[in-house]
Amino acid sequence: MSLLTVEDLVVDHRTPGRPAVRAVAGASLSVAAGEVVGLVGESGCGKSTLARAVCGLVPAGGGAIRFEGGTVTRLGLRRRDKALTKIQMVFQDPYASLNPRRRVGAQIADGLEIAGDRGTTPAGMLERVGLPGAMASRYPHEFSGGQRQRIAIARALAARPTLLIGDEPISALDASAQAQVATLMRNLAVESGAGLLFISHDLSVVRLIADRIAVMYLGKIVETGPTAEVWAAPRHPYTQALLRAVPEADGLGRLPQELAGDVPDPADPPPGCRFHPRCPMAMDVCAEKEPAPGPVSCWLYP
Ligand SMILES: Nc1ncnc2c1ncn2[C@@H]1O[C@H](COP(=O)(O)OP(=O)(O)OP(=O)(O)O)[C@@H](O)[C@H]1O
Repeated sequence: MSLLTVEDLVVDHRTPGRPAVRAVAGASLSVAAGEVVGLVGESGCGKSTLARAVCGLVPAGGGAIRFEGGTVTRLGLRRRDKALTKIQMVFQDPYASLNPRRRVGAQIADGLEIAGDRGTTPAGMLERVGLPGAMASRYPHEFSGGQRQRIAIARALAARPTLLIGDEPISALDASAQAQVATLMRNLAVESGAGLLFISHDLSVVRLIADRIAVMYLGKIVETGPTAEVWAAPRHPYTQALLRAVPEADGLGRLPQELAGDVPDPADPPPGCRFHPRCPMAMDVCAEKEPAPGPVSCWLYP
């Protein structure tokens, strides 16, 4: 059964004096318990906004977010806040999410308190993420970026979430720490039976840890499928282009091809298929009508 279902979600960012930016424009996605879904796409495609809406940090302007059988978007504030402690997020910048003035053990203890967990200690949680328990008395600045991200993961997991969301949790880390932290997140989420929505623009890491991939372009999910299938035979031209940009995706030493052009302004999206101005396979219909949503949302597969 699905743990999280996002249906036709719309999220607008409003800034006074400017046109609204529709960052999420009718996106659908699901995550099952114990499943790892990798959400990929270029910068500015709306991945963070989707994640923030799931956590209740930005309001949904349309569509529905269902979590553990309830519709989060329709709950009253208090019930929603309670439901949302079951969703924990790990952000890109661990500096921003950890309080620099509090010992890391105390911050992990906050998570344990949310879960009412008296049997686990902050030191025990640190050990689960591969750090010595004695480090609980230290402050965030005494750790490296990778270690801080492990602490953020420990704090998130301490709250016993059923859904863990990583919003670019590895982009600020050294290449050597990236795969380690991603794998750790995957293993701990799956061990505890939680679902993991892992947002990244690094497809090679997503390939390592995700059961399923969802590809987002300009506010919409354009392709979803099991990771191995999407990797071996990407169908949407956007997915194909993203994969061509991954170094040696085919193992043949081919040089990565950078994706040409930029993501258009979501305040003024192109008509028809949003990818058509950059698509090497665009046909007349692509500029006129939007393709239907589905496992692959593209006029090449009507
Ligand atoms: N608070 C905001 N106010 C106005 N526009 C915003 C706001 N946050 C995001 N946007 C715009 O919404 C669009 C989607 O941004 P979002 O951060 O969700 O994308 P993303 O795919 O997560 O990209 P990145 O990887 O760079 O974070 C972008 O055009 C962005 O400029």
